[in-house]
Amino acid sequence: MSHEIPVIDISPLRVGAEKGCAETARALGRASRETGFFYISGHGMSPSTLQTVFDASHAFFGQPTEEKNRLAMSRLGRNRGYVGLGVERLDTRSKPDHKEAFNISLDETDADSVWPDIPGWRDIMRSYFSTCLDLGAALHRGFARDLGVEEDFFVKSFRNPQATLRLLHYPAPSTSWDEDVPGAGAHTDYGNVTILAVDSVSGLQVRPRGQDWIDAPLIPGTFICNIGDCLMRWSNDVYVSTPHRVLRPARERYSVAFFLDPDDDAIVDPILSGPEDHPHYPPVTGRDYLEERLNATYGRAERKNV
Ligand SMILES: O=C(O)CCC(=O)C(=O)O
Ligand SMILES: [Fe+2]
Repeated sequence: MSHEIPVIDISPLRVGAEKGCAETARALGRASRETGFFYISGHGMSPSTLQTVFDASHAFFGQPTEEKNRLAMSRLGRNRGYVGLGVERLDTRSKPDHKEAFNISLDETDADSVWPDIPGWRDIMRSYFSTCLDLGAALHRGFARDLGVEEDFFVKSFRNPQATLRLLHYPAPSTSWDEDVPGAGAHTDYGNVTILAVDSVSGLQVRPRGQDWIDAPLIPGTFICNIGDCLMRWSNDVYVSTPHRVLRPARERYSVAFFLDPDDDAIVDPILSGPEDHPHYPPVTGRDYLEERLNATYGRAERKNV
């Protein structure tokens, strides 16, 4: 069913080729309105660079639990650090997720103590993080064009974005992993856009509006991207943030998700499509919006189910 989720070459948006940009923006807009998911090619990242990121992820998760817990999210503070197996429950109606994760946010003031003690690790992740920021900026130039605002409309709201790079590890299936325990329960993402890299094991499923779950198979050389709730709100529900999940995978699985959310003080005020349109939501700051969603995920309030 890969035809449900299109592959879009985003190179024109990265290099600013005028003619290609218009076409690419239209393709991005179509996918963002229909399924809210699309694959991107032409992203400029070499397979060997991506492999370095996965190798570093293997090195982190391969450490003893005690070492991983040294950097536990509960110690490092909100939304960064290690989250162990079964701690998170993305779908509150199902069992906790059978995955472990490590969240990274890029903060120049970070002390050494928030990074794993693995040679080269920090530089690999920082470099990948900044490549993802550039890709996110290119995607936003396309969204802006498609939504009928200036191409640089989003720039002022992404000067210091609340972005998170999240390494994920789903252990090998075993007899102790019951089938009704998800890898990642059904959920929607909170931010504007997510850029996902998956190693060699598929497993992501997507539920487009009014349809049943479909597989999002791996397409070598691409990233899987999806619209999050914040951009759905910002686009006044023109774009769709689509539920997705990871079931128990066939084999051990690694993925790396980059979540791009606007600046703390960005004003997320719905973009109207014309004089007749009316906003579905009041304006909210990026900080208030993300905080509300994270509080819900980590049990500080009830989160929205899908
Ligand atoms: O690991 C995956 O393929 C998806 C993970 C995901 O959807 C998430 O962390 O929000
Ligand atoms: Fe997700």
